[in-house]
Amino acid sequence: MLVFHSKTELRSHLSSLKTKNHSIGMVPTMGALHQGHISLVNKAISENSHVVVSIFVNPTQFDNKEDLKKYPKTLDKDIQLLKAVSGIVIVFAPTADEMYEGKIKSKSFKFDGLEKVMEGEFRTGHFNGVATIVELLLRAVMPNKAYFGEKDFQQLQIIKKLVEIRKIPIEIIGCPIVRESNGLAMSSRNERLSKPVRKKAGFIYETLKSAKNEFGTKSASKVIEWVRNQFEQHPIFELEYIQITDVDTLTPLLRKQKDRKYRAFVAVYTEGVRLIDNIALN
Ligand SMILES: Nc1ncnc2c1ncn2[C@@H]1O[C@H](COP(=O)(O)OP(=O)(O)OP(=O)(O)O)[C@@H](O)[C@H]1O
Ligand SMILES: CC(C)(CO)[C@@H](O)C(=O)[O-]
Ligand code: BAL
Repeated sequence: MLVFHSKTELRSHLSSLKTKNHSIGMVPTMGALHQGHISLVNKAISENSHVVVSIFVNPTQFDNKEDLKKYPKTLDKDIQLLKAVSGIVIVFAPTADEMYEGKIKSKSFKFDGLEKVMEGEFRTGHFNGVATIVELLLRAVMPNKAYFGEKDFQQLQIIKKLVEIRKIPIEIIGCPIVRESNGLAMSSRNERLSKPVRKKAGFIYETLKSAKNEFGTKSASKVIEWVRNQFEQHPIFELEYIQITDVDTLTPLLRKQKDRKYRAFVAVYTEGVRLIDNIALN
């Protein structure tokens, strides 16, 4: 499997593929790969002849230095996992200097308010960092399609907006959330949980599923109250936010409308680890 650390070398390899009319899929990641990432890679393989998986822990999207320091880095293991996938996978694992060319700093973006709520509100500067690196990664590879998980649903909506406002001709594909057997959304940060808490963390998805049931008959504010109450009864899981929003605008739902789609989002702290999850409500 080819592993590139340099943009120039990667670009030159890809340009020879592109002249032969091969289609390129891209899966941007921060590494510590798990089956959630592999589901994106498999989807990309099913739709393209070659797939570039980028592995880069982007410093500018972390507002919490401790979180960045503790972020798992397992490049050799990641490469082994990707070797087991059937399809042509190319790894791009640059350094921060290679990506940012010296100035490790985010640009400032506006995404019609999508960037202000939930993750944007609780992780200052996070989406400026994400948008900055995603634009650099997409422009380095210029794939036909790029694949992102719905676990980071707000990020997915922002990246769709990013390619629209920056006029980057790449199709952005959203992929469903892959879960552990107890329902916990797979995440690289799950590795930092103790075994017993990881087992109990199925509670987060169970609560979201019940919230979906409650949503059939209750108003958004009643469902939010109900979810808060569930978390109060399970104090090892500290709820940072619960929000019910329209899926397109990510604005809080005030009154249900028949033709609109809604989703519930949570961020939860447990054992000092921050987890996010979401569910379609209708
Ligand atoms: N459980 C999952 N199901 C589907 N997609 C996922 C899942 N976990 C991660 N992804 C997607 O994989 C891509 C890379 O994510 P990333 O490398 O940040 O992994 P992660 O597991 O989300 O890590 P963390 O949330 O701990 O930062 C993103 O598009 C993300 O949405
Ligand atoms: C999209 C991304 C790779 C940008 O660093 C990251 O936010 C992620 O892994 O979701
Ligand atoms: N998967 C989202 C990346 C982050 O938490 O920074």
